[in-house]
Amino acid sequence: MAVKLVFVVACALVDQDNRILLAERPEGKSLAGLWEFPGGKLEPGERPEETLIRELHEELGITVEEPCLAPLTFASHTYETFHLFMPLWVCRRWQGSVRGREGQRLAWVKPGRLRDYPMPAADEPLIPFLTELLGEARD
Ligand SMILES: Nc1nc2c([nH]c(=O)n2[C@H]2C[C@H](O)[C@@H](COP(=O)(O)OP(=O)(O)OP(=O)(O)O)O2)c(=O)[nH]1
Repeated sequence: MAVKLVFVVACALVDQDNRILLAERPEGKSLAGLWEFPGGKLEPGERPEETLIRELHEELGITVEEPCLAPLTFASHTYETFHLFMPLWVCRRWQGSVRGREGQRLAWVKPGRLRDYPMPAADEPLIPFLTELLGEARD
């Protein structure tokens, strides 16, 4: 049977204390209650980086310049109803202060604490890339 491929872009925002931003998926959405990297699906005609910049603004109220997005790795994961392909960028510099504009809970998490937050299955293989980049600090 043909597989439905879903392309989602995501970003690990990293603050000056080397903490990573996670956002909780709200009630009513798929995978509700799990903690994810901000991002989302492409709209027609968008380049992936444009999508990410738009989503970061819509979800978190921040402005990111494209040169501040550094590619890190990707997730490629088969869910029950689709296959997710999700490149992950890292961003350490943005304008504005981060706030959950869609009512989502946010958490700034030390790399060594990422496993304390239940994440979608696709995200788990991404964690070692972040600890490799940022270290294993837990507090
Ligand atoms: N933004 C984001 N999405 C993720 C991550 N991990 C993961 O499996 N996903 C999945 C959840 C969704 O199926 C899809 C992102 O969709 P979305 O955030 O744009 O839209 P949505 O939840 O309203 O979509 P849907 O699942 O209800 O169709 O990717 C992640 O770390 N960040």
